[in-house]
Amino acid sequence: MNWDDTTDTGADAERLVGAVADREDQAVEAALRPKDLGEFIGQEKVREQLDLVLRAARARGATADHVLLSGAPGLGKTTLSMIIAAEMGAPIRITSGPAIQHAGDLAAILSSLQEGEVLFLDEIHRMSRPAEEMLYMAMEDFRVDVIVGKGPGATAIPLELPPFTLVGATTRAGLLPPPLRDRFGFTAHMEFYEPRELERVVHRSANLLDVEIDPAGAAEIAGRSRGTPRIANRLLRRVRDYAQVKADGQITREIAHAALAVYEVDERGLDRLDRAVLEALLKLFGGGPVGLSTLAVAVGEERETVEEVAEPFLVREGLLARTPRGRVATPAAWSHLGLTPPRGTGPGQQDLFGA
Ligand SMILES: Nc1ncnc2c1ncn2[C@@H]1O[C@H](COP(=O)(O)OP(=O)(O)OP(=O)(O)O)[C@@H](O)[C@H]1O
Repeated sequence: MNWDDTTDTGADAERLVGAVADREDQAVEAALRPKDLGEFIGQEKVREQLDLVLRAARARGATADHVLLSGAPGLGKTTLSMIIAAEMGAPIRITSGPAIQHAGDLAAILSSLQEGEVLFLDEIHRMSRPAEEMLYMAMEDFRVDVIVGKGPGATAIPLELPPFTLVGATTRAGLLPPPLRDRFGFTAHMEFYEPRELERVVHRSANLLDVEIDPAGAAEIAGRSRGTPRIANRLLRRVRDYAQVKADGQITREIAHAALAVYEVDERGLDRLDRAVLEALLKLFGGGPVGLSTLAVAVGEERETVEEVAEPFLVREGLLARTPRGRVATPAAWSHLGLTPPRGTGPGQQDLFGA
């Protein structure tokens, strides 16, 4: 289990600091998406490599190689796929793994693609097996076999496809079947963003939304955005609301600080749920080790919510460790909540405290 398991969890989508897009995000994100590689902030290596791949394809007058983008939700995979299409001067078709349950669904999409079109397949790891097998052939030979009829009388009719570029997106590249992974000419892993990069994201979005923000205000929002542009943009919108209602609309450090205190997002981007888990672990169980089920009961949440929604970020931040004996708070967790660890740490904590 790691950070990317938040993808399928409904509870995450309801949080202000959840990385999965909610309805409001979907409505406003189109306006905030960078349109070309030059506008795309951060991910230097991915940008540089992709730039080469696309330039070379353009110079050859060829369709770009298939591209696999992996990384957590909200890091810009959809945005990059649109940029790939724009840079190639090609149209884009957007669909997702869960929307393609039958091979026939995929055949219908593939057979209607134009030459050079970009097909963006989000959550490619969630496609059905028969569709996946059809995709292998389509990616490699630009051909699919459409099965007509059933049982012994079924026949395969080959269908030629125009060359196209598949851009697959996944939160779990490691779990893709190797035959699928191997058919991508270029694979890019997207990392979480540095606070400095997120500051640029916040400034850029504030500009597009016509919101005045000073550098300290942008830094305050960036630092709480959990390395994720989508969260940075969402926090910016909430802080903007606060600035409009409680002040003159301009975002400063004080305004951002006060607004995010109202929304219970702390300096490190932890929300109420994250802090409840840490507090229970520290105050009720002396920092652990404690079993997941016990911890979940203590915070009044489902086991899955604690494990899949709260823990991945706490682990990534180095505040909580999952050990064979149970969950353990790190020294950083004690200092983050302003508490002092008890003398003589528990057996599961010895490594973490260097005891
Ligand atoms: N590098 C970036 N520079 C500026 N803005 C960005 C960048 N990456 C993402 N964003 C912004 O973050 C928002 C979310 O990005 P996007 O939808 O591309 O993420 P995603 O990885 O496809 O998420 P999901 O996996 O949930 O589909 C977009 O509105 C976009 O404006």
